[in-house]
Amino acid sequence: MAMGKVLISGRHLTKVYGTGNRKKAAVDDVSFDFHEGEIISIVGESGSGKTTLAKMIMGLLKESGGAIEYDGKPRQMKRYRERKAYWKDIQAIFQDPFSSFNVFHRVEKLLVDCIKLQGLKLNKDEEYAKMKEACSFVNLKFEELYNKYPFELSGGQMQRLMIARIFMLHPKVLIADEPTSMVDACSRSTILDMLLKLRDENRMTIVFITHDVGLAYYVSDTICIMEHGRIVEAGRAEEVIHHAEHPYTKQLINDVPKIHSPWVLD
Ligand SMILES: Nc1ncnc2c1ncn2[C@@H]1O[C@H](COP(=O)(O)OP(=O)(O)OP(=O)(O)O)[C@@H](O)[C@H]1O
Repeated sequence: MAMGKVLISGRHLTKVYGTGNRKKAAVDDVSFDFHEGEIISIVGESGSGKTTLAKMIMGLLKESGGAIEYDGKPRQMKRYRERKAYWKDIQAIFQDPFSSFNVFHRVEKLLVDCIKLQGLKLNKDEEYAKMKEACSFVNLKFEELYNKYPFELSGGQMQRLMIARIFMLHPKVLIADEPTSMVDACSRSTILDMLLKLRDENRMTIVFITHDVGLAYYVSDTICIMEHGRIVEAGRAEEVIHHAEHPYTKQLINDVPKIHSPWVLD
């Protein structure tokens, strides 16, 4: 898949938590260029700084140092109007889909809210058609979800519903923070395939955050390996996996012994 222009870039991004001798750089001098229609995986162990970096890109955490450019211009987040415009273009899905939804709202309200967020004025039939289309994008039957509350759905259905919302909202950038952590292996590959579809059909830029280098290899164009707040290795997924240079990358790959070879059952 051909990538487009650089959409979002970070230069020397740093985030320091705490003060005095409890100061700790959770993200330490990180730079990147993410392109239109590119899936980038940020891979690292727990505590390596992935979520902190994601939150800075989202604009939910203020960077201690460095800068972010969006669409060729310095990102502006001071005014409400600027934040609103940025968050129209950049959306996130998180590990626990149940924490992202209002449990007192039925599924159709969650989807209608996406239509409202886009400022579309649709009649009931058009709304219904749009919700149906979004559900079928993620292989869900809207009729089966209608009138249901989030707690009546399985973890896998909820994860897919989150992706249906992304399909409706059409952001330019999606930050997916461990979006498959709550589902079984089968639903996991379905969700990864949906991310690939969002990239291919909508030219979305997707930042996929994971501790699993195998998943990253499956889904990414580009892999960035993070250790102790720094990107220690980055490049085309093939290159990083098959010609890893940094010892930490090699260690992560060795923890997935079957990544290079076909599975053989004893
Ligand atoms: N609000 C905070 N205050 C202080 N320290 C924090 C805060 N949030 C994160 N940290 C620390 O920053 C470091 C990076 O955390 P972060 O959540 O970004 O890592 P991560 O790679 O996303 O981990 P995980 O995979 O477990 O989510 C960790 O050492 C963490 O303890």
